[in-house]
Amino acid sequence: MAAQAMRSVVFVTGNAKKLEEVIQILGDAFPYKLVSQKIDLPEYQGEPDDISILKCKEAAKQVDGPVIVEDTCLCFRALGDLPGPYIKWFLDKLKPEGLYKMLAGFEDKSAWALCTFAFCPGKEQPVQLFRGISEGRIVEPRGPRDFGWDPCFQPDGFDKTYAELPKEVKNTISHRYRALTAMSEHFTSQAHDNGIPESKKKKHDE
Ligand SMILES: O=c1nc[nH]c2c1ncn2[C@H]1C[C@H](O)[C@@H](COP(=O)(O)OP(=O)(O)OP(=O)(O)O)O1
Ligand SMILES: [Mg+2]
Repeated sequence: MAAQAMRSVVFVTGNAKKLEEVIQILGDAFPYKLVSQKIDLPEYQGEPDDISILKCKEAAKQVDGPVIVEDTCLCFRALGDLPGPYIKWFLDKLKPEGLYKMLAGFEDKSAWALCTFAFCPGKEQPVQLFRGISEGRIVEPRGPRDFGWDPCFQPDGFDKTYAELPKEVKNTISHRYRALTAMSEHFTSQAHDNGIPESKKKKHDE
């Protein structure tokens, strides 16, 4: 476990706010040392899983070592789950106000945020995915503007938008929190497994 704890993995992202949340959420609960590297990876098209796999493989190629990447989608039910992975461009051009207005002609304002973390141990290696979803709805923007579409996403069970909620609250209910929990649990149990001597493992199987 101690040796595992020293192993490092590079989190590749061009988004400082994402990195900030990942560090806050993970705390000490991750058995690898997280090192960040700012690279603007290509914005691939397609289904979320395929995008995350392509993104992670490209990061592993560029870093030439173990990497983690993350891709976030915001899906509007009334629009057949679009913008989905293309939310970055919609947000860029329309801002949170425009995202809200996109649903003006629809009664259904429900939306869900999907976060996919992808891990790849190195160049040409397979990619593992960990997903987290938060359900909510698209509202007229409220709250600080420091992170993306946070002002127009109100998670179910709350009367505040992600932007209005204290960071500590967002970081215990968010799509990113859920995906990171899945990834942490996976690596923590793997680290424990690896701590079991091979001889004991074999005995256990017999
Ligand atoms: O919790 C969030 N709350 C509000 N906005 C968010 C959140 N998470 C991502 N976002 C924004 C950033 C980007 O406009 C788009 C996702 O695109 P996405 O490609 O995943 O992010 P990015 O290009 O900024 O960073 P990266 O270099 O890791 O790909 O939604
Ligand atoms: Mg991106």
